[in-house]
Amino acid sequence: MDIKVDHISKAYGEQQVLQDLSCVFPEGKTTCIRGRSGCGKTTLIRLLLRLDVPDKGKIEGVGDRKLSAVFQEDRLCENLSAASNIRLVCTETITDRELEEAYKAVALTEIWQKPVRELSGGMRRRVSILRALLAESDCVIMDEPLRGLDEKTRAKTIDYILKKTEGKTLIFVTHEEKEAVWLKADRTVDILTKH
Ligand SMILES: Nc1ncnc2c1ncn2[C@@H]1O[C@H](COP(=O)(O)OP(=O)(O)OP(=O)(O)O)[C@@H](O)[C@H]1O
Repeated sequence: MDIKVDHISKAYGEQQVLQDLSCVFPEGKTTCIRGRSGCGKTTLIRLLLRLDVPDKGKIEGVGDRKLSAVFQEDRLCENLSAASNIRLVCTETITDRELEEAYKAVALTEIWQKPVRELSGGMRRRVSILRALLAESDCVIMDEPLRGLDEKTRAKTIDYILKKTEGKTLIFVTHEEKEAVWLKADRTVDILTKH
């Protein structure tokens, strides 16, 4: 089922962030959300994830789906290992071998037993990406997931994102034109502002 955003508006106090926005995220396709800093990309993501509600308009197609997400913050359990963080959200058992393959695919090595608080920022990013990709879901929503990663690691991680989201709906917020190209996005949603 496509996700349909129908004439939504959202304000925080006096500040109108989204105004009469309509767009479609087609089923099984990749859509990039772009726009200048502060234009409301994360606000839209929060509405899609139903963490907040629009003031006006409606969003269809998110109600009874399995969504997984990467937020701008890692939102990991600090004292647990990467494997434990990932296994916490997986309904099916993930073997050590499958986890090793996933780590390798995003160039994560030698992190096995460490609590994630001891990992670098870029490593933690990739753990949160793996968590969203390995969780059971039919729609993956990512808010600037590759921020802080070097170009080679970004390219490798995008390859794995594409592999793991094949046939799923992928919604990906990025500032980087290059990332949209690497993702071979089927469409883009540009959030425009008056400023
Ligand atoms: N909970 C909140 N309360 C008040 N204002 C908020 C809240 N969340 C976001 N805003 C404001 O809404 C505007 C849009 O924020 P949002 O995080 O959606 O932008 P963004 O496009 O994701 O920005 P960036 O690219 O910098 O991450 C900003 O001006 C922000 O200060």
